[in-house]
Amino acid sequence: MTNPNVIEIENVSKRFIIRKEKSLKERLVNFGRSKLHKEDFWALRDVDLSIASGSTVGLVGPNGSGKSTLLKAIGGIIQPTSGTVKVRGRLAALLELGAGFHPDLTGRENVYLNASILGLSRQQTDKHFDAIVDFSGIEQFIDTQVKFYSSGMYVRLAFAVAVHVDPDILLVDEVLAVGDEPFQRKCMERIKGFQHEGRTIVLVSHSLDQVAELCDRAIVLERGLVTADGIPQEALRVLRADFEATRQGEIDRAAARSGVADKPALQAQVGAVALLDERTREPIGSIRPGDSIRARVTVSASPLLQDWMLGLAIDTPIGTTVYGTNTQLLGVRLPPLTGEASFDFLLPDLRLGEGRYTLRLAIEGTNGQEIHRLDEAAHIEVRSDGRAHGSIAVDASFATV
Ligand SMILES: Nc1ncnc2c1ncn2[C@@H]1O[C@H](COP(=O)(O)OP(=O)(O)OP(=O)(O)O)[C@@H](O)[C@H]1O
Repeated sequence: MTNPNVIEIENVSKRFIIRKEKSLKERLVNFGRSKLHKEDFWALRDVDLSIASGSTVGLVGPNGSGKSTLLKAIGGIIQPTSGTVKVRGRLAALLELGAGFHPDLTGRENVYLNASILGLSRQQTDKHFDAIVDFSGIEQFIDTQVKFYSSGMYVRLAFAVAVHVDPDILLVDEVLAVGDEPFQRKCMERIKGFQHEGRTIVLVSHSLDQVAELCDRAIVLERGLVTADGIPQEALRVLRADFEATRQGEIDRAAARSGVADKPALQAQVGAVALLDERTREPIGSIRPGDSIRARVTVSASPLLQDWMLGLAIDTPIGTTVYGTNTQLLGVRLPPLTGEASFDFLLPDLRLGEGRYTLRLAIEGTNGQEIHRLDEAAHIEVRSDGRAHGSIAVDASFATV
């Protein structure tokens, strides 16, 4: 049976009005009536989502893509321009820095104020007060006005309140990142505790590894639109590919500006990549940890490719590189190439853990400039005996001392 939805977002769009300085020409045409002109900006466009009770959802995307706006719409801090947001259950939110705190009140007074906004009576807050202060670790400053708090102290107290009000739904924006490392770890443990208790968590994060580790679903927002939604591995793959396209676009634009773009179109390409058994030279399906394989790479070049190297990387499904090398690092100087040729990377004793890995290949100049890259050149499926997990395979055993 699937869990009921506790958050329903239907067709939500959010428009902000941005005021921009007019150019001198515009001001002259308008007889200087106003220095500003207004422009509509859609921070969210037709977002349709349902979030099931007990799920942990990561909202990811580039800067300015609408993540915080969506979280604020769920938290009821902002109203959508069109569409509806329905939330069932008690909601605690850690949104922007200082939100929900009054700067002139002390930490103690803010705990009571904040908890009452989140639906706790004075007696209930009394009961949790010591635990809140204890969790925050800022006991020494609890009777200081919060306007004198550092951003980390703010977040410590706000998170402590949020997790002690018994919420069904917890919304967490990137603000946690301003806490120091031990506090962030403590927050993560608490969030994991919430997960086990079946509470619903929606978090905004730029740490894709954290989303992959913590969340059972990732939603990618780009320019206010949902561009991917699913299990983190797949959604994050879409996001990383887009980041890569943006990066490449920036490189191309920079090259165009500096005139380097006048070079001939793609001079060389990585073509087919085949994974072969080291001994039999037959194509392989899956391997076991410690097997030896050959990655046979076909490169074509026209007119002439010289001073070049070939690179290979093995990535996990979320794009973390577990191994990478290139011919230069291996001490091999590749000969000039015209036409097509194949090369083998020999990968003996490949001690990868169970899972599906992606092979990435690139042709680069010996000066490091990328000429062509194939991101999903091939996949390596590793099946282990199930005695461990993780990306490396270790022949571990156990002994009592
Ligand atoms: N109150 C506002 N008035 C005008 N524009 C706003 C307002 N709040 C947000 N925006 C704009 O909406 C867009 C989305 O902002 P939002 O904070 O949701 O992005 P984000 O994905 O959380 O970004 P980041 O990763 O940088 O935190 C941005 O272009 C931002 O400038």
